[in-house]
Amino acid sequence: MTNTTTPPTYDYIIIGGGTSGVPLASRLSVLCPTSIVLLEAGPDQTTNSFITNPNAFPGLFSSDGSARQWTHDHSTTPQPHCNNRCIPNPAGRLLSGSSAVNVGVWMRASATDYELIAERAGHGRFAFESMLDVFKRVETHWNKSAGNEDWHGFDGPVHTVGGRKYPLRKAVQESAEKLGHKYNPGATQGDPTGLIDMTQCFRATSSSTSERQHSSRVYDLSGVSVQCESPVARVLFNEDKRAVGVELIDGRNMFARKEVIVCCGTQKTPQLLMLSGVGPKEELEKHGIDVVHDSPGVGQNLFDHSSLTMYFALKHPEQGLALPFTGTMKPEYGQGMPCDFSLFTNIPPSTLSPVLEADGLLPTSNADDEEEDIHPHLRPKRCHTLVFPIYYPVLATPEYNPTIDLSSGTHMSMVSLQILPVSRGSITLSSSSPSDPPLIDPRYLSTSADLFMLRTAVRCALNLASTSPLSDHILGETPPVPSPSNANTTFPALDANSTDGEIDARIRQYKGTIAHPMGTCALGTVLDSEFRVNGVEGLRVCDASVFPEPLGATPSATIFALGEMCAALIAGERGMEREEANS
Ligand SMILES: Cc1cc2nc3c(=O)[nH]c(=O)nc-3n(C[C@H](O)[C@H](O)[C@H](O)COP(=O)(O)OP(=O)(O)OC[C@H]3O[C@@H](n4cnc5c(N)ncnc54)[C@H](O)[C@@H]3O)c2cc1C
Repeated sequence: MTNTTTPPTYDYIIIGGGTSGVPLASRLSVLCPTSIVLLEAGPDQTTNSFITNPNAFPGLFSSDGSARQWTHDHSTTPQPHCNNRCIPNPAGRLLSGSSAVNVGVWMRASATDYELIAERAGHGRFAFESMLDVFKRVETHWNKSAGNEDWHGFDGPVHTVGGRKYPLRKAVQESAEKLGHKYNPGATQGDPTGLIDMTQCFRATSSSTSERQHSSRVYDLSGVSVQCESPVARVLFNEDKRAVGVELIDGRNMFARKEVIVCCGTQKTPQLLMLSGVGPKEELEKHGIDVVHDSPGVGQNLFDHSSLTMYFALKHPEQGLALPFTGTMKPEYGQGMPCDFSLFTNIPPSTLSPVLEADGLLPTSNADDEEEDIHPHLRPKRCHTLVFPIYYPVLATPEYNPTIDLSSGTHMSMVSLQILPVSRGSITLSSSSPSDPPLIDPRYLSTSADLFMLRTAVRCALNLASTSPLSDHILGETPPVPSPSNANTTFPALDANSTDGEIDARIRQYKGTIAHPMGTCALGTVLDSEFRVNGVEGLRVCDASVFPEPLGATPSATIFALGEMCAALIAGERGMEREEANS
């Protein structure tokens, strides 16, 4: 008997129900009620307390973490500049995507970063002044101080928390100020340089608890057909290179009358595009994939924020200066990560230029050079490094050093980040099967400038820990102990007097990432300025892969905003279509 079932058809198919896909689907369903299906590879755990309770985070990624089932393992290929290590880089694999498993740090980058993205994308909508409206629409900000209404939203879906004051707050601030880092209360207004208040996208639910604001928890999906456990294998095109539907891994097909929008994240979006025939021709031919459109930029331009975490033993754990804050616990400490500040720094051009020059990244000096010839890293008000002083040994394991006690307040940590990488890597295919992971090669630290910037971030943390009054509370850094992968190497404790060689050795063996990969389907090359994939019809991309340039801040606040922006662009076109039809 012939199967006469007609495959389901929708106006819009959105692939990937993550940080960007959910706001996009939700906002589109409100702006132009229409038939929309949201296809998510992972399950729906929207109300699972492991996900909704931000304090369950350490359990998500512990070695026996029961929630590993909810993450994609995007470990890199061996990284030559990091002692050939394969560096873990997880991403959410469930409805809400990485917003369901992240740390929730909520920030904006410098206006210069958005200006560069706008230039590369070829449209002013990505400039800070234009993004500001979208940022405001997304959030309900915790800080209602006078004057903040110009800069923050107070009735958006994503609630934030902040303003907790921990016992070491004053010491961290005074030490940072002695080192020349000023407290910056206006950090979200386009220049984050300095010490800024920690804000997280959690909603206070009582005086001592909060709830994660992951995308499917806070956006209304009632107007969307949400289908979880539905990984997509490829986008289907007709002979006019128009995206007309998708094939799922389980063999089902679905069709789109208007558009297909891919929101699968930095690693999976370029893989899906390539499996569908859109990507570098040679790469597709290598795997026997029919070329729909030769798009050399797909999977290229991969960059990420590199991190090094150090743990500092406290002199007097009994004083309750770190989690569990014995004797000093205040109810609100239960509402978020134990951290008062993020510390953003700009490396001045006089220091950074020679390093970029050594990498051959600066144009040779010429008196006639126009301003645009300046390397983007040298533009004013960009921040190259970020440090989080956290009153808890975040992600420390017994293998790193068994003396780090997670439960009795013996240690705090400093997470140092290089947030404007110049190295660029790639995502390529390991095979033509959608079930095989892609090859992820960020080429971490493949420029001396990247190593220099990460070392500068590490020095910033070491200087902070070595400056009074914070140093009065610190015994010293607790270095890693030899492990099977570095059995013959001992790593001395680091401090402000450590040599570059000692810091670099630590970086090469322990540099990680806090999972902010971006850039592999960039606006301005792979995409036009309305997120449309160049060279084909009816296909857009909207997620962390669209950044043409690094964003010097944790990215999710911006990614939520991009989802909203993309929905408004699509809905605007629908409005124009209707006007044309009526005229
Ligand atoms: C552990 C961790 C901590 C982080 N901490 C922070 C932080 O504190 N602050 C911050 O700003 N950022 C943080 N980030 C980064 C931030 O969360 C991500 O940059 C952002 O969420 C990425 O959004 P996205 O929409 O690009 O992808 P995602 O949110 O990852 O969504 C992609 C979705 O697509 C789905 N998908 C993939 N392939 C397919 C397919 N073939 N078919 C169907 N569905 C598919 C995935 O399952 C996933 O749900 C963190 C990330 C992680 C992993």
